[in-house]
Amino acid sequence: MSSVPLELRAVERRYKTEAGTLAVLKGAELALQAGEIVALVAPSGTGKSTLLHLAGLLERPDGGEVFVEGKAAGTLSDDARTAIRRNTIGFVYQFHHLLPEFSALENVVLPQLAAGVGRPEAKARGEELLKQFGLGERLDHRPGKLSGGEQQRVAIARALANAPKVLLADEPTGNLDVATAELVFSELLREARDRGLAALIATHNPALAARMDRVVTLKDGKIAAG
Ligand SMILES: Nc1ncnc2c1ncn2[C@@H]1O[C@H](COP(=O)(O)OP(=O)(O)OP(=O)(O)O)[C@@H](O)[C@H]1O
Repeated sequence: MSSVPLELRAVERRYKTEAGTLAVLKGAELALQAGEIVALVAPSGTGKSTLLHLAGLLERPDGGEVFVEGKAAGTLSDDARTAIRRNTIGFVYQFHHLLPEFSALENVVLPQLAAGVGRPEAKARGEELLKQFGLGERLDHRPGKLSGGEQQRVAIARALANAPKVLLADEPTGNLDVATAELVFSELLREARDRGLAALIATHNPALAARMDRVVTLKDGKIAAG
């Protein structure tokens, strides 16, 4: 039986603030099956980004455990976590986070090189992905020369470059106008579905959330049905 792509068990996260300790996550539980696209809709400040960062192994929880493809990540070294993140998880942020001094193509090639893919193969795959997103004529453009929608498409292509099993997105179209957001979101959804990814996508947009398979929210530091 294949393992669950992503699972959070009793995950806790606390931040130290000047006012004391802020408990943001207090036992969050979530399992994403392959091919399941889940919307995370919750008010600002409830911990959506925190949850996504923990799920993406960018940070470590203060309690509980994150499992990626059935493997507990908590006891792994930073290097081992980086390898999982690189090979298994794709991350899309609200602001593209592309490297400004590199072309669109290089931004999609670099994570593949880091994962050990040879340059010719990485380049071919990068071109194919960017063409899929309608950016075949924009391969050599730097991010600053691209529109907001184009930048986000490159960011999505980059997230998919290493053929992840899990896609995590934090307000991936939150920075775009309504029409562009709709287009880019549709492409993101199509790619996630075509690839059978397990996806967790934070959004403030109820119409976009309704197009996913299931909606969850954060209530008092725990995941609840949305
Ligand atoms: N590094 C940190 N240090 C201290 N407090 C933090 C830190 N990161 C987040 N917080 C606090 O934790 C809470 C949750 O933040 P988080 O960014 O996860 O919320 P969010 O639901 O993603 O919000 P938004 O929708 O506004 O992006 C907030 O009160 C925030 O101020």
